[in-house]
Amino acid sequence: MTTLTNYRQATPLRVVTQTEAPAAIFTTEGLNVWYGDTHALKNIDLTIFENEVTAIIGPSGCGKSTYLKTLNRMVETNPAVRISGTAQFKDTDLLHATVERLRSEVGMVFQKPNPFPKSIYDNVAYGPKLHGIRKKAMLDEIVENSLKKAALWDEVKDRLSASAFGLSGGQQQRLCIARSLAIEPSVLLMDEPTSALDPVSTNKVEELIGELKKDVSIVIVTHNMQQAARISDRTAFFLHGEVVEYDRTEAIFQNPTSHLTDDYVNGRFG
Ligand SMILES: Nc1ncnc2c1ncn2[C@@H]1O[C@H](COP(=O)(O)OP(=O)(O)OP(=O)(O)O)[C@@H](O)[C@H]1O
Repeated sequence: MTTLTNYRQATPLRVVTQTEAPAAIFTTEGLNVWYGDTHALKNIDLTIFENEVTAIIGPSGCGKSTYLKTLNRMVETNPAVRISGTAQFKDTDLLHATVERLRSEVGMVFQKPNPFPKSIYDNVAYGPKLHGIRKKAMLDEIVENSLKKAALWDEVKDRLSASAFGLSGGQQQRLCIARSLAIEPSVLLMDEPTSALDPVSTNKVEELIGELKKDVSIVIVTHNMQQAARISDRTAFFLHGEVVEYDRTEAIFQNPTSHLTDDYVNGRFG
């Protein structure tokens, strides 16, 4: 039987060469995360590149969300969590940076849309206000631009003061994306952002991701293989807390090095 361990001994990870690689936005080296006795991430060496969409795929429990939550330091809000190794965000030591600075550059969108119990306008203005922007004209402009970038403006421009809870699930998710964009992040971390949405809303969010990557680097966790293949530039396949393979998305889906990747992307397990 081929296990992850003996596969890795036999086959080195494909390495992204310097010439083809754009600038790094996140670099993790020997990153380990434990929840108490559960070793959730094992020696993760991964470089995430700027202005690309990076998909994280793998079966349930393999550590995808933990990886994402480590990148924005949410994971350590759990007192049982222990972390070792290094993580860089641009040229900053991510694990020791101030959380406020990090969060002002790294937005997060969750699986279930989670608008605040406020108006559509106030949801988007929330972050900029927190960062000290008070002038109404400036906030108006940020709200409009963010909603336009999130492809929601036309649907809500006439009801900005209405409750965000009156929007459909797909609209609420685009509102949450607009809320993240309002702080002009350089990265958007998305944890299964379309898993609660219908196909039409999913399509809108996917198109949006393609548009956004001009300005923002995106890391997306997804269980949907077609989605990863459609929207990402690179894909990392996680299994049992390890990275089995990381490469350009076409290679992962059409010519994977590991038969474990091949089996997973072709639905033979997971
Ligand atoms: N708060 C927690 N306390 C204890 N163990 C946790 C906690 N969160 C995650 N784990 C464990 O860490 C491992 C990785 O979980 P994680 O949620 O990162 O996986 P995942 O790949 O995102 O899964 P899914 O696809 O089901 O969301 C699993 O074994 C999980 O049970």
